[in-house]
Amino acid sequence: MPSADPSPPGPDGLWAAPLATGPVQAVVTLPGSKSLTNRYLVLSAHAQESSRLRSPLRSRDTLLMAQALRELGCEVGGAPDQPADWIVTPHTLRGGGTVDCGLAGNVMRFVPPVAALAAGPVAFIGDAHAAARPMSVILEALRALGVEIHDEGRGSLPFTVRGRGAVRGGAVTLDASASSQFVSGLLLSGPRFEHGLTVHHDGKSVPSLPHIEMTMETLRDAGAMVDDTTPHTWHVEPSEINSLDVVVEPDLSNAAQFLAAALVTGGRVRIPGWPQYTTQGGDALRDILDRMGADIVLDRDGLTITGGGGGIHGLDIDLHDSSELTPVIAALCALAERPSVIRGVAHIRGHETDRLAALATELNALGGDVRETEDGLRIRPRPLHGGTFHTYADHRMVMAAALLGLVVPGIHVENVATVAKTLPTFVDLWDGMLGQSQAPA
Ligand SMILES: O=C(O)C1=C[C@@H](OP(=O)(O)O)[C@@H](O)[C@H](O)C1
Ligand SMILES: C=C(OP(=O)(O)O)C(=O)O
Repeated sequence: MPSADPSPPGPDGLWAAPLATGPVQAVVTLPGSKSLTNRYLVLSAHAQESSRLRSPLRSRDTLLMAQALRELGCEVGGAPDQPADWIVTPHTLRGGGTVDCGLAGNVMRFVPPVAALAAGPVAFIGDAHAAARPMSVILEALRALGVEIHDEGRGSLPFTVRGRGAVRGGAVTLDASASSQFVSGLLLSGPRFEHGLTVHHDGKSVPSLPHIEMTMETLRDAGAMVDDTTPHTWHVEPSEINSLDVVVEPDLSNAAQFLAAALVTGGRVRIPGWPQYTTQGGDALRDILDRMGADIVLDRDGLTITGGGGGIHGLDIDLHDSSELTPVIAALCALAERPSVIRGVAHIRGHETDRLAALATELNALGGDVRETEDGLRIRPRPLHGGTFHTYADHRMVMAAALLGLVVPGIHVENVATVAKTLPTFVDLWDGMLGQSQAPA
């Protein structure tokens, strides 16, 4: 059975990914969705009265969002009767502050349109690598909607939004092929623009479309009138935003490595609270893992995945709609019985790091045979060996490495703490999963 010893990083800062010595059998309860928590936070900042977010995710990306909104004058704090919940109390948006985006795509794309509604300048800064993430499209779109932005021609972080307390809004055409978050970020503040907002996409196809559906649905839930019946076009009427009282769904993208652990070890993993209906792109895991050979059951107890039987199937898959799953799926493909192709994810070169380059480099360093293509990866399974797995400040590289470590001895993960971007409790959950597997039946 797998070692249940807790596995903190060693003195060298490397985390020894625990090896599974038997099938994983576990129930893993996951914290809330990053994408939903951050949308609810932004909408709550635009509401007339206080909102309550039940079971929000508290991770680096959502704490940065909460702090960004505080900087703009909102109150965000634990509920007196249930400190795990967040109460968000909106106030007139104010400038004068600085928003630290860290490396959070949500913060750098969702908050500038909020800041544009504040009176006064708001400075946006971020981690060193944040400046490499695409931003110019949304900055140009905001300018076209009447917002003054100073970026010294960089088109990236750092920049300053000089809000005037109101935004004209109207129609804007942009190319969202580098990130769906350009569309979501504008739409989330669109109801507060004087003329509302119509965003028309003109370019190669938009990635991560379920995330735009999530944006439209959360706007609808907050009482906004939205319309997406015209292809590549999203419209939101000017309106007030209702306060929210919402339970945040578990983060389904963060489920990837736990579910994949069942497939890799021939075990069984259940995630309670898996929604029957959701706009989260991570729900695609049900189909992906089914195609890779898992047995999947979704019922009122949650989602249960059983591996075993026929091993791990290689596959040819387009992850355009659920691109944040790529690192963990790539690791799984490296452990499969036949080669795989991952397509449709050229834009993840602009995620936390160039994920295609990072995955190819790190998997090949362990003896893998991975080739970057223009829009994805070709992965030929080969016996892997241990080594240091570099993570490039990318939480999902940690998750991918942990999965490999279940069956490849000697994987040492650099900067495991970076996983706190979306799942600060990752190591405890991972150890807990292996610990449950050890418990007598
Ligand atoms: O709107 C969101 O919350 C997100 C949209 C997606 O971004 P991209 O469209 O840039 O892939 C996704 O990958 C990211 O993790 C979260
Ligand atoms: C791409 C991701 O994050 P971000 O919201 O920073 O874009 C991710 O979580 O995989």
